[in-house]
Amino acid sequence: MRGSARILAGVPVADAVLREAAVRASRLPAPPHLVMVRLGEDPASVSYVRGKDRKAREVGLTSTVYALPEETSQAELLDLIARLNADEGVNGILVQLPLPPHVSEQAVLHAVDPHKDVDGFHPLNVGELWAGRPSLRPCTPAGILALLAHYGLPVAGQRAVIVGRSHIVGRPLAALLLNADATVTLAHSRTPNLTAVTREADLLCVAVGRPHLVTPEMVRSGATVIDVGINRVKPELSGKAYLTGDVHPDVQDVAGAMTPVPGGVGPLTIAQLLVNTVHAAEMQAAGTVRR
Ligand SMILES: Nc1nc2c(c(=O)[nH]1)N[C@@H](CN(C=O)c1ccc(C(=O)N[C@@H](CCC(=O)O)C(=O)O)cc1)CN2
Repeated sequence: MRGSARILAGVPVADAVLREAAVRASRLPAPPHLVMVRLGEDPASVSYVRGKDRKAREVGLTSTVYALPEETSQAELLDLIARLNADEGVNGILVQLPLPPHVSEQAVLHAVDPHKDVDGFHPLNVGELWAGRPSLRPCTPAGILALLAHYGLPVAGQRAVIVGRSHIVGRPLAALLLNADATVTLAHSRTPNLTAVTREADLLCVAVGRPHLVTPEMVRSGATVIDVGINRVKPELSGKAYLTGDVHPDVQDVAGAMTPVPGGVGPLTIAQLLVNTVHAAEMQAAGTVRR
């Protein structure tokens, strides 16, 4: 058997998070209603939205998916979002990313009512997050915090290094870890001597989208390693495509704990989305936000 790292499996954590979401949803006057919009037929997006829809129904939410043609114009999409914002029967809105190039991601994400923004991507929620105030939090970073808490891994006082500065993972994860009292470094493709930086980490989170970017010599012995990469690799000559992370499997020989790919952070992304939807519905039912 390879390595000595403790394997941080995501599925049991996601199941626990989903059970709690189901209990909270059942206490509301009506099942929270999540609406997801996707454009085009990108196979990964189709599969992620299908997974979110299935899990939403399993935990007792109402879920509606708008699967729109890739050619849908930005104006048509903004018009749909405006209608969903105004619909009191809709608690959460998610637009699956990436969007086709003719649609501005910024225009679309800014159009979602921040109180229904279950992805936590609206600038108001981003600002609240960086200010350390309560907000709807991006799903993958919030899922990582849930995973660390579940396994009793410390965050406060830890030296955390994040590799990757995306708006979906790296940046919001930096804010969440900072809010949880970690000392945070956000590294990226222009960081000189990346190895020297990653070796500083007690907690190393990698979200770049490059298979096996992080190798054993880049990791301090005993560090906790969170692999957010989901890379579909097709062997050149033959064989089936498979999923692999941004972290080389040999890192298990060095790390103290490590998430697998698949079955690590991914399932938490979906679970956290449903928690956010329940949370949005709770706030709306309590009248703490305008409808
Ligand atoms: N609007 C959003 N778009 C995207 C987000 C997001 O949070 N909001 N994140 C990613 C994709 N994503 C969710 O949408 C996502 C990624 C991975 C998984 C997951 O469960 N992965 C599994 C492997 C699944 C597979 O076989 O491909 C795992 O890691 O075990 C769920 C959701 C980009 N877009």
